[in-house]
Amino acid sequence: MIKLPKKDTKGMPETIGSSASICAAPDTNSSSDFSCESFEKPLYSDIHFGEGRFNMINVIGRGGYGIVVLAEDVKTKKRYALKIGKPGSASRRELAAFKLVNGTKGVPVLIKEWRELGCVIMQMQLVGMSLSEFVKQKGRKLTLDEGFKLAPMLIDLVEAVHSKGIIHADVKPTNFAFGIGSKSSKLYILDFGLSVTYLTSSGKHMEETYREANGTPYYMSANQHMSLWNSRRDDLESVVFTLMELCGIDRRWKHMPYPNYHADHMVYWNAKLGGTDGGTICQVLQFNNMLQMCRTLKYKDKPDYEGMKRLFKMKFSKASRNDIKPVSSAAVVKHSLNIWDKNVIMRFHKDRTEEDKEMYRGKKNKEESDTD
Ligand SMILES: Nc1ncnc2c1ncn2[C@@H]1O[C@H](COP(=O)(O)OP(=O)(O)OP(=O)(O)O)[C@@H](O)[C@H]1O
Repeated sequence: MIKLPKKDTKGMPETIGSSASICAAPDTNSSSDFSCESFEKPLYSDIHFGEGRFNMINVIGRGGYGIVVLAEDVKTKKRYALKIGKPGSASRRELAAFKLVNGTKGVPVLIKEWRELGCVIMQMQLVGMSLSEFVKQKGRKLTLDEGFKLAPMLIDLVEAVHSKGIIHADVKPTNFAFGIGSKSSKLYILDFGLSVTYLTSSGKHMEETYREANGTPYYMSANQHMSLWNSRRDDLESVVFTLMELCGIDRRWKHMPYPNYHADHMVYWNAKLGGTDGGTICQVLQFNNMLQMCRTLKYKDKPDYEGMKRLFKMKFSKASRNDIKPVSSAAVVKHSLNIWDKNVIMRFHKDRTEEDKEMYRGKKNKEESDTD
């Protein structure tokens, strides 16, 4: 199954695959045609967000697995991001991955997590503008010099995640974001919703195995289209595709239809290998070299992160010494969707699974019988 709840971010690629997985097979139970009409009262009113500890300010992100809201602690007035994951195993697995990488440099701090009505709520350090929003704000794609400055930062972040035994598995421009305030030139890596481990319980590298094609098609490595369980090389291949997108370098699969079936993935796979004409993927030497470095790696090989970063060490021309950082540190306000209203939560709950519905009903019945 390669179906997803649709995102309403027009023109943005969608994540495919049904769930995150830390070590188990992907979940196939994450979407349903459940309608909120069957609830006796709208569920948004049931979520208390930490028993009133927070004031909700805005929805700042919406993805396949839930919504992210900007919230203010009523006592301290500090602002946080609360990720509210749809009930189900995907959110639990995301949380498990997040806990493993928590405290790693470049990962927003996970402050607290709790559950309400089966939803996993994660209170995180607030970050700002994502790389794709950054490019939009500039009004142009990055220059190659800018891309080369950014590359080592992305490689460092991916390496930091790998150092915790985790493959990110969904590396793309929207999953990197700048910090806010004094941290506005610092880059963070977000969203462990599809993350998997590459280590066994004894700390050894897993053997090569297969899983459902998982990730965001434009940025997936060629191997991911072949349903090979991700390893470190795949995240780095996605870094190359991320950089190509940010620098406006055309990719031959950019206009291909969204892949739904194995055969579609084969078409992507072929394009990502260079196509039948044997053409190179990218004319920019540095990006092409990094791609080749990824592709010469065997499944279990540790990537040469330093060697990859060295590809981008070069003198930058004075004219393009624009810092790789947002012009406004109030970025987070800019990227708010400004749609924090009951409809957002209603839509969110529409996606609840039959299992969740049952769980909710069970809980309600129990509460009712307790009060009898
Ligand atoms: N800590 C944070 N601070 C500020 N904004 C955040 C934070 N975490 C996530 N976001 C915003 O919310 C968006 C969605 O978050 P995230 O990618 O974690 O959700 P998702 O449901 O897994 O999304 P997708 O389906 O796109 O993978 C991000 O693109 C980002 O804009």
